[in-house]
Amino acid sequence: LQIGRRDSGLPPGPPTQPLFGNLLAFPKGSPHYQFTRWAKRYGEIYSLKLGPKTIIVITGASPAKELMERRSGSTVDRPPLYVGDIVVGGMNILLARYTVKWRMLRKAVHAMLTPQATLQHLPIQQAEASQLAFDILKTPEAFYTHVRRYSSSVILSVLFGVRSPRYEGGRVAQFFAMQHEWERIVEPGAQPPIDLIPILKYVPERWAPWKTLCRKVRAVQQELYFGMLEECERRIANGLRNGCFMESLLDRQKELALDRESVGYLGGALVEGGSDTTSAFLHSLILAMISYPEAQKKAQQELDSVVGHDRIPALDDMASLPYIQAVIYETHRWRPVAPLAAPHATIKEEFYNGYCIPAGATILVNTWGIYHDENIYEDPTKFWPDRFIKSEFGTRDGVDDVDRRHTLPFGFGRRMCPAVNLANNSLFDKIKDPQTGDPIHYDLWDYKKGIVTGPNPFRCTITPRSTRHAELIEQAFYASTETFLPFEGEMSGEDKRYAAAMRGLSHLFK
Ligand code: HEM
Repeated sequence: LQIGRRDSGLPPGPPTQPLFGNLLAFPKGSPHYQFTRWAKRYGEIYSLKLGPKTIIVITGASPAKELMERRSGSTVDRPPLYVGDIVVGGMNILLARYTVKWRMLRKAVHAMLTPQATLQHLPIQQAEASQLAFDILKTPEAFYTHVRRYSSSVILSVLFGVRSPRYEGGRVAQFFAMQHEWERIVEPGAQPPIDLIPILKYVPERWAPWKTLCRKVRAVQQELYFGMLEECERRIANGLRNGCFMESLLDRQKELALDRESVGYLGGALVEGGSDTTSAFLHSLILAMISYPEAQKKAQQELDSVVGHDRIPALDDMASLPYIQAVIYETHRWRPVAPLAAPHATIKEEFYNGYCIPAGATILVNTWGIYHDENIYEDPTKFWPDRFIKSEFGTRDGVDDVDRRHTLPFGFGRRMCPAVNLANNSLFDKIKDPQTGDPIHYDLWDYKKGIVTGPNPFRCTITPRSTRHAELIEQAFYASTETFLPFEGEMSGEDKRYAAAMRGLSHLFK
């Protein structure tokens, strides 16, 4: 029996079983942990067989650079994903195969997320960061959902031009509930292997819970994304533009040859790409700050000495805040939000180090494993930003780090995250806030499963360091009202009342 067997020429890997290959040993959740254990045994490039299919797992910066960057033209594809197709019908830029359609979507995104274009969105990002600090000041116990509101509201404002001033009852809670189910649907190994055993497609829904899940997620996505698109179209028709991404996309729809469905799904995929990633990162950051109080103290000292106590830090301060920058790098290293990035696939046969990688193989880059290799990083499970002060990429003395880059957590080659600049601005905008958490010990491993991963809800106390800090936070929030207003016209009546009450203007909405 050939099926399931590792062909000669493939990189090594765990022993296979006839027909199944490594299918039965394939982890059902958080596969990056098992992939990292296998990497210790089989090296920085190894292979897995799932029936007739081949998966290549890369856990080293050098093979990642060579295969995913230098030979990106050959590794740019995505593997077929049946569950993804039935939810989004090939319309999602993240899951799209290497087609003319993907190239058009990617071109549209690039034009609007250049570093220059991203600067245009900075005021609303900063205003949203001021609400996050204000929310945490007023109801610190709800910090977890405040962070989610923040990350989603930034993305919804930037993309669709409508902000979300509250979490519960608004769009954000509905989005996150759907998004976590969606991320579970597409996580490698989480669903039955329908792409391997196509007959599973015909199992009746009562025995195939994944079908119900897919239907539910599709319905919520359509309601959310096309509802917001309609609002945007209405705003343009009424002459009330606010410079959001979807307005430019609608203006350029013909030139980019995108139909309305593609436009709605592109906006939706960007909301998906931007919300949970940013909030998962910030949750990990808070977890790190409360579990490693010495790092928190150093960050505060740096802010005090560079920014002082009379103003809120600005993005321009970043160049003078090397420790804060190291905290951001270390959070990405310690808890990469996409520990396996997103699966790539080969378009043609590639040879690497004497191995043959066939056309159509899936490639998973184990970012988690790369960042937790003790030969490269001293004490890798420890959150220790100083490693990025000691050496540019945080590696041990003497490690050759020519193949490393700071944007590694954002993926690879032509599929690399198109929103690196926008994301980094959002991350910095939150990190700068001068607040503090309790030094208590937490379960540092209670992370949710899915293609994007972040800590499950945890509790901590966050208090302002002085009344002066609290005043600055309040002032910054009230001063942001003007920036918020163009993004509030299309909000629901309840959202408008909520925003007015926050600003002490409830009487205007009687
Ligand atoms: C902490 C923040 C973020 C991280 C760590 C992150 C990480 C990633 C990673 C690892 C990938 C897969 C790359 C690959 O396949 O090699 C990706 C793709 C993508 N990201 Fe992000 N991302 C972040 C924020 C955002 C934001 C804010 C947006 C949108 C506004 C976004 C939109 C996308 C899109 C559309 C793709 C698919 C690209 C394609 O397949 O062509 N991401 N991101």
